[in-house]
Amino acid sequence: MPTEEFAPAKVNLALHVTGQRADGYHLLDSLVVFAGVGDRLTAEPAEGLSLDVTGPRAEGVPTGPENLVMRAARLLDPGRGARLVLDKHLPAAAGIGGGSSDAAAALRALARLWGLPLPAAGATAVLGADVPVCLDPRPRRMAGIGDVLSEVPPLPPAWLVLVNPGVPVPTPAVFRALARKDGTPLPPLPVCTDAPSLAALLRGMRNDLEPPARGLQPRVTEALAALGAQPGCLLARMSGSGATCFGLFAREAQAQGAATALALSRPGWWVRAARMLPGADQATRATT
Ligand SMILES: C[C@](O)(CO)[C@H](O)COP(=O)(O)OP(=O)(O)OC[C@H]1O[C@@H](n2ccc(N)nc2=O)[C@H](O)[C@@H]1O
Ligand SMILES: Nc1ncnc2c1ncn2[C@@H]1O[C@H](COP(=O)(O)OP(=O)(O)OP(=O)(O)O)[C@@H](O)[C@H]1O
Repeated sequence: MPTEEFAPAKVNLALHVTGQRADGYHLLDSLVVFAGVGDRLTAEPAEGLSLDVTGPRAEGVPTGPENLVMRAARLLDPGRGARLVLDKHLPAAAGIGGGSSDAAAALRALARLWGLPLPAAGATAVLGADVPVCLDPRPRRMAGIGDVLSEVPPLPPAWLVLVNPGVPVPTPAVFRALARKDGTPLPPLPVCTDAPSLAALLRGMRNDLEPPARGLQPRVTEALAALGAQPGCLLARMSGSGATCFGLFAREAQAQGAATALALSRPGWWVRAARMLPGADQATRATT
């Protein structure tokens, strides 16, 4: 029986850089959520380990042992086989954790297929700093280099419009261009009952990687301006190290309207409206 896992886009609603370790990695304090748009990973029993990459964003994604899905499989069990198919819908090197979310989905799918326990989140950081938070995709506060996770108060229902202006921004280059590495941590996170109060809270936070990314790639500034000009957009900000930016919306109709308008006016851009995925506790409440 094949097993399938959804690999949702990761969105950093806020990302403060609070320090730098001796090995060069940066210390972060970030509010991370996931969006209802992503890749799909299927795994079925097979003798050897193989990977096919399909889908609208497959071009340029490595298919060999360097793909994070293959590296995740080898981390879980260096000896076992499976036939893996990765259906790519997220742009790569885009600040929305595409490869990391794929790796986490592979760990979930293969743990089930092979009857193994999931590794501890911290142990998966060797695959990438975003993999631990993607292992159990729900709203989290992410600290350390990405390996220290904590719970956040319930977030309100909200919609995200994700916009990638079609230019890859390499994460190391953005960190290198960062002027100050001693930012303040996130303030305490209170309960927000609606999207406008979440936007107000986020306005008191920042993405410290946004200024260096804008310096390296002016299209980020263009994407932020285009999002911010959409009716109903409560906040526009860059995710991760860019270049994908998100707009926060209270209602689906506004988000869908903004996505349609942006896709029409910028045909080369990747634009998607998606629900901000709730935490497990909220999802349970919503279905009962
Ligand atoms: C910026 C974020 O997207 C925020 O969620 C992540 O921290 C990046 O996660 P990622 O893409 O999985 O990152 P990795 O593949 O582990 O690292 C890529 C490069 O980014 C830099 N890097 C990454 C994470 C971190 N905490 N400090 C860093 O300085 C390092 O130069 C590293 O070589
Ligand atoms: N499954 C995968 N999907 C996409 N890229 C992959 C994958 N595996 C390895 N890569 C390589 O990783 C690089 C980074 O891609 P990824 O989509 O993880 O972006 P990212 O911007 O680093 O994400 P973030 O910084 O938000 O974690 C790509 O340029 C690609 O060569």
